[in-house]
Amino acid sequence: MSDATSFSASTFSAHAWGRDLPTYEAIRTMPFNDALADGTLSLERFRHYMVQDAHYLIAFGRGLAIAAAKADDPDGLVQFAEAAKVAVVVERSLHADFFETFGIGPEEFSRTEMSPVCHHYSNFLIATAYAEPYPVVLAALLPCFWIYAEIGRDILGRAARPNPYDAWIDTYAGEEFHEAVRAVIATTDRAASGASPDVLARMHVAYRRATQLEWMFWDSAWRLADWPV
Ligand SMILES: Cc1ncc(CO)c(N)n1
Repeated sequence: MSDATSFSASTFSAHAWGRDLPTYEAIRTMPFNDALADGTLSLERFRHYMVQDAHYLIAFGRGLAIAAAKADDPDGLVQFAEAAKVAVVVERSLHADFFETFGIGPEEFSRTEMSPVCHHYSNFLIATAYAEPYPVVLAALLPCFWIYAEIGRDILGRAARPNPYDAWIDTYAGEEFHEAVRAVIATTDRAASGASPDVLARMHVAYRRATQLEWMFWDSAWRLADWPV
């Protein structure tokens, strides 16, 4: 684990990370991430991933904006409003930089709908954000940050360089992203520390579901998944 995961053992984040370690390990060793690290990931698979991620980031941004609106203090409001903005900035940089580099035109993007998994994950985040109390919303959003920070650093540590996917690796392994992730972990732990046992249990369910959907998102790109009918 990298420094994004330095927490004290009694926190929500420590429990959640420990409980879902097998799923994290499954993500870390997925063929998609192995191939990304050694630079052999096919362009077709990375393109599928990027187009779906552009769709996803808008939904993630909306979920974050709802978290901002539900924040129980002004610091949380600023933290998640800023994170919502960054999600859209990253989505735009996919279009301006990655789509250019990897040859995806605006027509191709506009005719590619969300895949089943992207649709499920996006709707899970937005539904949870609208329906659940603030601590549960944060628990649903946390894996999106934390898993990417860990996977980014893990891939950086074993990546063949130069690598066609260096810009992606550097975004998620970079200190700027990790600083934001540590702050989200801290806010989630603070929200959990005041939560009732029922809300705490729902936090774990939401965290687990998002972690599973992270695995499914990469798997979907690996399989070039589309709607069956
Ligand atoms: C699917 C997914 N989860 C998390 C992130 C990082 O925020 C991302 N870009 N895409």
